[in-house]
Amino acid sequence: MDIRKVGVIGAGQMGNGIAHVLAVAGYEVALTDVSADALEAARATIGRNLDRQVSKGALTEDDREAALGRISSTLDLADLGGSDLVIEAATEREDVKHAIFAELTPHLGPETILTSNTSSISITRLAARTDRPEKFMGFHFMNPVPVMQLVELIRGIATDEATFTACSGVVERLGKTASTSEDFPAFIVNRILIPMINEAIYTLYEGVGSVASIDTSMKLGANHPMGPLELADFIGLDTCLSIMNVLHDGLADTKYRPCPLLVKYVEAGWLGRKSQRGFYDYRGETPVPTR
Ligand SMILES: CC(=O)CC(=O)SCCNC(=O)CCNC(=O)[C@H](O)C(C)(C)COP(=O)(O)OP(=O)(O)OC[C@H]1O[C@@H](n2cnc3c(N)ncnc32)[C@H](O)[C@@H]1OP(=O)(O)O
Ligand SMILES: NC(=O)C1=CN([C@@H]2O[C@H](COP(=O)(O)OP(=O)(O)OC[C@H]3O[C@@H](n4cnc5c(N)ncnc54)[C@H](OP(=O)(O)O)[C@@H]3O)[C@@H](O)[C@H]2O)C=CC1
Repeated sequence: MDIRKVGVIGAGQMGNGIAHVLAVAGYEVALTDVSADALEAARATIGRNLDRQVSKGALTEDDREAALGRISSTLDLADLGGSDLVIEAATEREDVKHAIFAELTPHLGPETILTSNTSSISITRLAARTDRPEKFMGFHFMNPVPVMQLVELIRGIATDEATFTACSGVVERLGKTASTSEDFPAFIVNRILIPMINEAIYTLYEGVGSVASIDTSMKLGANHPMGPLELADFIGLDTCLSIMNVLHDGLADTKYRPCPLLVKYVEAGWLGRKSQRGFYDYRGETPVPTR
């Protein structure tokens, strides 16, 4: 299938990155969100990240303008009706995703491929509630999207080969590398990464180390580019908690129980960088540990 127009749902940190890389690769992108402010902020972020690429010589000023020109913004899901492919990147809540697909699918042509950027939720379960389980799959980008090389591709039980081939072709055109995961909770990257982050939060909760000592230990002792608590703030603590809950519910093993301290931060609304506070406070010039 020839994919030219792509709809992206959710203009948060993942949605704006996905729109960015698609537009640079020449796709026409319609970006949608429930909030006009989120759409405006996404456009500004995309502009800034394109500027970075221009200043590094990775893109020309003309490429930047052309990419921005390929991205339209809308508050109306119906405007995604002409898409060949839709990538849903809204909040990591299953009820939100089901509601989006229920509202969207009546506007789509029968051939449109529907995908989710979910970090953890069952692709088979999401697909089963749509009118096109065979044309549905997981299309999981990593954060920050313009920088990270990997895309996980996840087939649901009903996904057909044409859908998988079309999505693999998009990954290739983006210049990224696909890995294939079976449809089990949190797939591959997050099955390994998020329990490691949760363990770092337990290490903090039990007083084994401070925020600074845990992050320094993993950066300098294991050569991770970010410490696990810095990375948790970067991903979003709400998203980390949702993923742990999916692992805990889906695999029924106490080793996946979310750390109570993670729950407390989310209940406080301290969601990490996106809310200016998490394991670090980002409101000043430099991030300050909150414990
Ligand atoms: C939760 C899920 O479902 C799955 C996930 O995504 S889990 C999260 C996965 N992501 C990670 O683990 C990220 C770990 N962190 C890193 O790899 C690095 O810290 C980082 C790439 C984010 C930043 O790297 P850094 O060396 O500290 O910063 P910096 O030197 O400023 O940036 C490196 C490059 O990325 C670019 N960059 C950084 N952030 C960017 C962004 N948000 N958008 C676009 N470009 C960006 C920079 O311009 C720079 O480009 P060049 O190499 O061309 O110079
Ligand atoms: N953060 C990460 O590192 C990664 C996240 N993901 C996945 O990507 C998805 C998005 O995550 P992320 O970008 O971090 O989250 P964000 O919180 O940054 O963005 C989510 C966006 O979706 C919007 N939204 C909520 N409900 C709807 C709706 N019904 N229709 C359209 N938009 C809606 C939110 O609006 P509002 O704020 O107004 O609610 C917000 O702008 C999740 O499924 C997450 O698991 C995948 C890879 C990495």
